[in-house]
Amino acid sequence: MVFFPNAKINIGLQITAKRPDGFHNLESCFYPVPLNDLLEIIPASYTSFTLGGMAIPGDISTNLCVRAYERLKQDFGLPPVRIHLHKLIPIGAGLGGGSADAAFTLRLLNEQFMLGLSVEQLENYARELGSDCAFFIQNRPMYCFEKGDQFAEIEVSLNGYTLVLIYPNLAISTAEAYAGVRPHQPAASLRALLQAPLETWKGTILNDFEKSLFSKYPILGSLKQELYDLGALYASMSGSGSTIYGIFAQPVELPAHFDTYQVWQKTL
Ligand SMILES: C[C@](O)(CO)[C@H](O)COP(=O)(O)OP(=O)(O)OC[C@H]1O[C@@H](n2ccc(N)nc2=O)[C@H](O)[C@@H]1O
Ligand SMILES: Nc1ncnc2c1ncn2[C@@H]1O[C@H](COP(=O)(O)OP(=O)(O)OP(=O)(O)O)[C@@H](O)[C@H]1O
Repeated sequence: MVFFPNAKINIGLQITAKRPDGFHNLESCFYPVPLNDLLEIIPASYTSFTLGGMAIPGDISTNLCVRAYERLKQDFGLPPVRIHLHKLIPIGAGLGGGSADAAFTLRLLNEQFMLGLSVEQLENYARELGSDCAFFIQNRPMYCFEKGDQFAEIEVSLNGYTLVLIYPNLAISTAEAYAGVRPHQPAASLRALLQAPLETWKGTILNDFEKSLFSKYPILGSLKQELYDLGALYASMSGSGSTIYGIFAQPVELPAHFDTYQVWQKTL
C-alpha cells in the first residue's frame, strides 16, 4: 500500500506558557499543504526500512515510520513489513514532515491490517510519537492548542490562493527554536484574528518563533520581506522554521537568486 504524507504550514503561532512537563502550550492554525513524501508498506518475510530522496539524520530505529510501526506492533503483534520512504519534505523546516510520516504510517497500517482503529485511537497513538503527529490523522485545517495536539474546528481556506514555500537550506531543530522563546499570553486571540479577511493578517498574525530566529539567522527575515516586496498578501515563517512561506493572489515570478534555495509554488 502506498500513501503520500503531506506537509503543513502554521498560520500564526503563539507560545503561551511553559508546561510542568517541559513542553510549551501553543495556539496555531495548522494547514495541510500538498508537498508530499511517498510511503510504501508491504507485508514481507522480515522487517526492513529503506530510504530514498533526502537523507534523514539519525539511526533507522529512530525514524518515525519505524517507531510508529513498532508502537502498533506492541499492541497488535503485526507481521513483518517492508517500509520504504521517499523523502521529499525538507527536514528541520517547520513543515512537520517527520510527524506526517509517523501519522501516515499509523493510518496505513490500520488499513493494511484492518486493525479497526478509530480516529481518536489513531490520534492517541500519534500523540505518543510527537506533538505535531496527531494533526495529520484528520489532516485538515484545524485550530491547534495545548502541545499542538488538541484541536478545534476553524473556518480558514486558502483555496484559489498561490502558496510559495522557501526552504533556505538551513535545518533548525524544534528544541533549538523553543529554547529561544519567552512564552507570554497574547494581547489578541489568534482564533479571532484568523476569522478576519486574509488581507488583514499581515499586520496582526505573528509566529512567536520569528523574533529570536530572525535575529540568529537574518536570511529568514530578509526572505519574508522579499515575499512581501513580491506582492504576498501574507508571509511568515512556518512552525519552528526554517521555511518561509508567502500567500499570493496569483502565481508569482520569483527572482533568480531563489534558485539557490528549495522553492515550491502551487495554486491551492
Ligand atoms: C513547532 C511545531 O511544529 C508547531 O507546529 C511543534 O510545536 C513541534 O512539534 P514536534 O516537532 O512534533 O515536536 P516534538 O517532537 O513533540 O518535540 C520536540 C521538542 O520540541 C519542544 N516542544 C515541542 C512541542 C511543544 N508543544 N512544546 C515544546 O517545548 C520540546 O523541547 C521537545 O523535546
Ligand atoms: N521520517 C522522518 N522524516 C523526517 N525527520 C524524521 C523522520 N523520522 C525521524 N526524524 C527526525 O525528526 C527531526 C525533524 O523532523 P521534522 O522534519 O518533522 O521537523 P520539522 O521540519 O522541524 O517539523 P516540525 O517541527 O514542524 O514538526 C529530525 O531530527 C529527524 O532526524
